[in-house]
Amino acid sequence: MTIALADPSLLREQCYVDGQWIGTASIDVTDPATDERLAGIPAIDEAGTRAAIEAAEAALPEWKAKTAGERSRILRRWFELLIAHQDDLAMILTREQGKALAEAKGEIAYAASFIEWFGEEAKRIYGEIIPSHRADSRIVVIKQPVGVVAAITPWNFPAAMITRKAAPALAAGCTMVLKPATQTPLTALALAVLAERAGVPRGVFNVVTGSSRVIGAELTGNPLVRKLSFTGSTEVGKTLMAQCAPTMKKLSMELGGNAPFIVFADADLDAAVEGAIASKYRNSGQTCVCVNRILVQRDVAPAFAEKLKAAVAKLKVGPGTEAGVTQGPLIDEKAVEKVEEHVADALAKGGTLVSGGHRHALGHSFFEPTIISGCTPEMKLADEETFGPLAALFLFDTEEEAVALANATEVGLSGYFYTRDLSRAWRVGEALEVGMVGINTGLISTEVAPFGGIKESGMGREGSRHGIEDYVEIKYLCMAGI
Ligand SMILES: NC(=O)c1ccc[n+]([C@@H]2O[C@H](COP(=O)([O-])OP(=O)(O)OC[C@H]3O[C@@H](n4cnc5c(N)ncnc54)[C@H](O)[C@@H]3O)[C@@H](O)[C@H]2O)c1
Ligand SMILES: O=C[C@H](O)CS(=O)(=O)O
Repeated sequence: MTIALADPSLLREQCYVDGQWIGTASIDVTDPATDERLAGIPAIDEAGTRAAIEAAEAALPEWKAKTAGERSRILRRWFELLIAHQDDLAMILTREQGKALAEAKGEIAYAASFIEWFGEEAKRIYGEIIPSHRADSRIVVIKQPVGVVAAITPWNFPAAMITRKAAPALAAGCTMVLKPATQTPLTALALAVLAERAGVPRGVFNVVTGSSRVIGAELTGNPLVRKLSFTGSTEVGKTLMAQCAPTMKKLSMELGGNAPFIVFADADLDAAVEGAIASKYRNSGQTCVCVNRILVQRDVAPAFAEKLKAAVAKLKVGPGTEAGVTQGPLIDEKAVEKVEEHVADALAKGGTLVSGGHRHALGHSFFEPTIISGCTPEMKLADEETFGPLAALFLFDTEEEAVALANATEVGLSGYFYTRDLSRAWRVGEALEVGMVGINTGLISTEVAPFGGIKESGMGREGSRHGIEDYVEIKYLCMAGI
């Protein structure tokens, strides 16, 4: 094992199924900053995935029969264990995903917050009594757990994307089979270690690793699975949605984004630059809600670009474990090639390189924090999620033009804008075709608010009091003859 931990038992190289650690490592997990092999994970097959689903099904009756208080107390213990092991979990996360250690520690706290939140929400899954349509009847509405939930999660937030699903699912009385991203399974397995220690019963939370297609086919095709909760690209989301149709599974889809960031002439430019940096370069730009297009009103564009360039120059690129580093490596070579493709395309179509633009001298999958001005809707970066440290500057003249530019995309996850005009804040906030809007801020993610998108950014909400609704079914009881 090549990751130094205070509690080495958190580093697992096996799947967690029905309370047992199973399988033999056959797939390498590597550090994107060094390409060093960190550990190995099993490649579970169709039969192994089916066994995990059947274990979740077998565990369901006892788990959903627990009181809300009993489930709440187990989730609280899981939360407390994540906090107690925050440093080790962050180290595992940084080594397998690459993000700066400070960001990883923040992600562990963010991941833990969903467990704390839904441990509390477990006790507030209320039904209702509706005034009846008949004198001799009574109408009661109750909410019951959906059942066995399959979860498939991405590599960019290896802890939070998991607990944002597992916490509401378990709180509602569901059981889960999780397939984490192949690039970042070690964090998921460490979360399973702590779930076991918290008293989550065998079969309630299962983690399987291996071929996405093999595991995905079983998770989406097996009728015992009543819901799929997916976070990842829109492309894969569409595939999985189609695979779930034959068994009519309930779906939660947290998909791709292409966030606009609008800077109006009346904005506080220093605050706007701070917000742009926080949103654009978090996790080296590998975040679903990060800025993808920066739209600046013409009068303030030169000043904004200069301020942004100065702020970008202060970013420090390096291995996430190195003190002071703010920009870790991208996840892999394919991610670097995507950024290179967007840079080359933008420059070929008239863009101007303001900062960066090249692979970093550190090699591996490091890339220079980049700014390109003079961007236009004809460029690939206008239509596609770059998912890297590339800030694309566009010009606009009127509010109407800015909103039209912002909404010219099939996705609609998040959007941001800076203005001091209260009326404009309402107009633009209501006009943006997204699920989440940051007004005078570049950071919007919190467990207390509903996270999710519209259009091709998916369906459902995670976090907030809304997040648990995706894991319950509503049942109407009509009691007659009274
Ligand atoms: N909306 C959100 O909350 C949110 C959060 C994080 C990331 N994302 C999006 O995720 C993408 C980046 O993550 P990614 O590269 O891991 O996405 P991805 O879609 O390539 O993979 C996501 C997960 O799906 C699995 N997968 C891939 N193909 C599959 C298949 N055919 N069958 C079953 N599983 C399959 C992967 O192994 C991984 O676990 C970006 O588009 C980003 O915007 C969205
Ligand atoms: O990548 C998108 C995740 O949802 C990250 S966060 O929730 O914005 O931290």
